[in-house]
Amino acid sequence: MTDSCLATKPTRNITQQRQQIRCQMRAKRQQLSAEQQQQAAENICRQALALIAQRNAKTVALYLAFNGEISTALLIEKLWQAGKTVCLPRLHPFTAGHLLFFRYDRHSLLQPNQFAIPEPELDLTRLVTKNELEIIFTPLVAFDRQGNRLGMGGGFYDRTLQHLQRRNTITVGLAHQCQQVEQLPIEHWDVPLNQILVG
Ligand SMILES: Nc1nc2c(c(=O)[nH]1)N(C=O)[C@@H](CNc1ccc(C(=O)N[C@@H](CCC(=O)O)C(=O)O)cc1)CN2
Ligand SMILES: Nc1ncnc2c1ncn2[C@@H]1O[C@H](COP(=O)(O)OP(=O)(O)OP(=O)(O)O)[C@@H](O)[C@H]1O
Repeated sequence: MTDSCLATKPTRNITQQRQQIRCQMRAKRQQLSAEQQQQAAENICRQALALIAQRNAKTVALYLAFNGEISTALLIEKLWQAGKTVCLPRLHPFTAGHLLFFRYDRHSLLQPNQFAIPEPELDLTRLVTKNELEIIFTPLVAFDRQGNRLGMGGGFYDRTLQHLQRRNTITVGLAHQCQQVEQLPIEHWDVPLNQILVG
């Protein structure tokens, strides 16, 4: 924990509690060594490939890591080699707080978004609808054993997952072990993940 995450008052509301967990967990994962990050990425790659094979999934959404998130670079490379369709999120150009997913291959051009995360170009010929995604792998800041997920605070994945609850897409968080908490303070819009892979 960093001192800057310490609360000044003993009782805090849910929003403040969530903000404090975000702050602590972001600090924790950024302190992981290069070796720990590498090991986590390899562990996640192995588990994710097994899950994709088990589900016989062809089209999956991933993310490009930033801020100490588990790297997906190795996994993406393996999926390309296996002929899978890999998609990445892009912030919606008009509808604030929403994501669009685009096919991502070796030749795709990426451009940094407002958070400096590289994202695919707005090329509608490469747009993949949420219903076409068989597995959505999400980044997260913290998780608990019930599958609750806390993200960066933009509500982007909550809005994405909201419409998938009655569909076949499975939602899988990718996390470092140090991101687990006993129980997350949840809000009514939070959508629990189907599964969380821990690296
Ligand atoms: N790798 C990755 N890609 C992703 C996400 C993610 O969590 N990880 N997102 C998941 O939703 C979306 C981006 N959401 C984000 C939300 C907030 C911040 C962030 O850095 N917020 C700053 C404030 C920055 C500002 O306001 O300009 C902060 O909290 O300090 C970054 C990404 C889409 N792509
Ligand atoms: N399904 C939704 N519809 C409308 N607003 C939503 C929805 N989900 C979340 N929000 C809004 O988004 C904001 C951020 O939500 P939250 O703190 O849960 O984000 P997060 O899960 O940490 O971020 P992310 O999903 O981007 O990683 C909240 O103010 C919330 O009201």
